[in-house]
Amino acid sequence: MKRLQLDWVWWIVARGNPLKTGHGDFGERFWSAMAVADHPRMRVTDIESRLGLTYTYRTLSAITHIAPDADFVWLMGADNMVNFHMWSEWQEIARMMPIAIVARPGVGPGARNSPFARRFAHSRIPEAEATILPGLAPPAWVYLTAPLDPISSTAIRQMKAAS
Ligand SMILES: Nc1ncnc2c1ncn2[C@@H]1O[C@H](COP(=O)(O)OP(=O)(O)OP(=O)(O)O)[C@@H](O)[C@H]1O
Ligand SMILES: O=C(O)c1ccc[n+]([C@@H]2O[C@H](COP(=O)([O-])O)[C@@H](O)[C@H]2O)c1
Repeated sequence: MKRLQLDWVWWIVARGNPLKTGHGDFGERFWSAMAVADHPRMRVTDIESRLGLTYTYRTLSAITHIAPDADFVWLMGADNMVNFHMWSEWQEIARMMPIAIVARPGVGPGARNSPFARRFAHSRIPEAEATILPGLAPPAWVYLTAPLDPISSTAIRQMKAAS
């Protein structure tokens, strides 16, 4: 929110990642996200569950239809940059709204050489200019380095199961 000077952050709780199995209970994940996103300018949304959506392209199409004047940015961790080209209509997503990618442990050269990074190399902006990203016409993206956080959803679920 600070690095991109965003007014709001919406957390879209995934109905189920199309590339993964074993998503766990949606309601449990939703309330867990609510507990973490405890901030006056963060909203946790169950839009995928309510509209029966799974593919991000469809979800973002619905959201931009609901709020056509908003300058949306898609936020995701760098692990998703590596396999972004396996997502449904990934190039259309990149052409729908700017993308900000947050560094994640264990994701290095694979991300820089990913089909997404190569296909949209000309649309990348320097990290120092991140605040202009929301106002740019897509495709546009930035890679944000940040203190690396080793936690993952899988690790959290394992900790909960063990306690
Ligand atoms: N530690 C982290 N650092 C940066 N981004 C993260 C981190 N954990 C999750 N994300 C990002 O948050 C989004 C939602 O991730 P999700 O809730 O599926 O957790 P996950 O840790 O990626 O899952 P898994 O345990 O299956 O790897 C994704 O875009 C992911 O890249
Ligand atoms: O649309 C797709 O094809 C697609 C493929 C893989 C992942 N996604 C979405 O990307 C988001 C992050 O995925 P994950 O596994 O890191 O939770 C989540 O909203 C997923 O539904 C979307």
